[in-house]
Amino acid sequence: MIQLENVSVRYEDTVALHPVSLGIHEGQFTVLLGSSGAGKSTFLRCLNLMHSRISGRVRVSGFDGNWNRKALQKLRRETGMIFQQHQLIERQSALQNVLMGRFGYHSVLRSLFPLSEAEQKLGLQSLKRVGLLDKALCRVDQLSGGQQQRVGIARVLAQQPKTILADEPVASLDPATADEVLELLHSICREDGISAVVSLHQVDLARKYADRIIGLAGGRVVFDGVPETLTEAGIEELYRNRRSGTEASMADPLPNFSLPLAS
Ligand SMILES: Nc1ncnc2c1ncn2[C@@H]1O[C@H](COP(=O)(O)OP(=O)(O)OP(=O)(O)O)[C@@H](O)[C@H]1O
Repeated sequence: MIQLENVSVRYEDTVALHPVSLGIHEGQFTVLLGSSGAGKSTFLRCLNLMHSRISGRVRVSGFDGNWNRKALQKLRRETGMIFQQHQLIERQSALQNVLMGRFGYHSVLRSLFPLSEAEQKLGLQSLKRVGLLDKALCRVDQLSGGQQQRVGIARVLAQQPKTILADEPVASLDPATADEVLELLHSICREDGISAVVSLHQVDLARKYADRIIGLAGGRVVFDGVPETLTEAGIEELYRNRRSGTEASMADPLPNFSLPLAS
């Protein structure tokens, strides 16, 4: 269980996340839904304290709330992250990328040496679960976008996390591949009892896979419930802020930056 108590994030003149108090429940597949700039990435990064600008309190089961370096290291080891742009090392093989999921368990020095046989086996098993065992030795830049995201999932699996945080994991994929990748992530989390918090902007995918949807707009939680209770009016509210924001900014006068002219 991750409990946010009055958590907010502010940049100089932007409130990226207004104060929010809610709990993320174990074993659930929670989807953060909202348009671009709604605060989804900010919210996600609060859940494993990746933000330096958090106000409020974050409590996580198994931790006493004293977020010293050791506790943060343990939290990040137990929390796997998946990103939209995969964050893979392109010139390395799928297996080498997957084994990076183990680095949180070792010192930097130890990570320079080959990992144990048991860890290499875990890496191969992780690739097998995402259907890419036959690509284990391929460089990841020779894989398709969907395959690369599967490698990202396998890397997280090798980490043996309690929680997975996925930031727009299927935003760069075509609709059919996006559905396949999300289905894979969903079924793995179900089988292993992993809690997942996944940010998406596709309403249909959120409805299909979420146990719970948290809707964000303008840095505020404007919906929190099971997919069946997200109405058309609720969806309209989620995306209305973005439209009015765009219209307002188009009407604003352009700032004068006094940039030098190109020679
Ligand atoms: N480093 C930063 N400095 C200033 N403002 C920021 C910074 N990072 C994010 N913001 C602002 O905080 C708000 C929320 O951003 P965030 O990235 O969390 O949204 P998002 O819903 O994840 O968007 P997207 O789907 O486009 O990734 C936005 O207004 C954004 O401009």
